[in-house]
Amino acid sequence: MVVEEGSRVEVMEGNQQRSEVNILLLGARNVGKTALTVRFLTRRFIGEYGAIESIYSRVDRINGQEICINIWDSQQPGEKVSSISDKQLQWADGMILVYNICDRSSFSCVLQLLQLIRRRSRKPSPVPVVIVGNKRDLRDHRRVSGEEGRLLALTERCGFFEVSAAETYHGVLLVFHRLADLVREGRALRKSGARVRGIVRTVSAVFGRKRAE
Ligand SMILES: Nc1nc2c(ncn2[C@@H]2O[C@H](COP(=O)(O)OP(=O)(O)OP(=O)(O)O)[C@@H](O)[C@H]2O)c(=O)[nH]1
Repeated sequence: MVVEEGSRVEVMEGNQQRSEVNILLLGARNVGKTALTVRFLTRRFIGEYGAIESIYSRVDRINGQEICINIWDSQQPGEKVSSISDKQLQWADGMILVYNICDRSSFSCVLQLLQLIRRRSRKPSPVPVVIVGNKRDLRDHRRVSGEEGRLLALTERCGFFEVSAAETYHGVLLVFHRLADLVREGRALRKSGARVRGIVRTVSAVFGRKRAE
């Protein structure tokens, strides 16, 4: 098995390719980051989760391609959102920013996180982000409307979903798969952009030489 570091593509037996996508989950405390991660990994909702920050992996087939999704379920110490490390920012290919639809302050947290990510990211192109309003099953206690979430996502050029980790697996699956798709689309665009730039460089080098002769 060969692992190509830069593009994170594994060439497996039979020349099949498996790409890797690193997804970082961020959001205020108790919004359901672990619940979403566990739902995606096990299809189950357990209810209470230990406070262990970890990276988990799951291999899926999306649009016919095998893809290894690594998930970093971050822990927020207190209400502060300034605790994203450079390591996390560097590691992530895509991010899921979670808020609780019954908790306005967790929604404000998402905007702060977005600003923080844009300010501190050292990556050449913006990392795809999906905003998730969780705990949809508690709609009677809703404090953030779906329109507000959608508008924020639209203005910040992010994906958007409202889900309930407690109620359904399918909605959660869609979140992770959509983000994995966005990451792969971004990679494909960068790759074709680099190819075009290569051709332009070659053509200008040839014409430059001809003119000099
Ligand atoms: N009703 C309801 N409760 C949920 C849902 N998702 C998570 N919870 C509950 O919300 C609480 C917090 O969930 P966690 O997944 O631990 O939240 P977290 O964001 O990982 O929390 P921290 O690790 O402290 O940052 C738990 O009691 C969960 O059972 C949901 O969709 N609906």
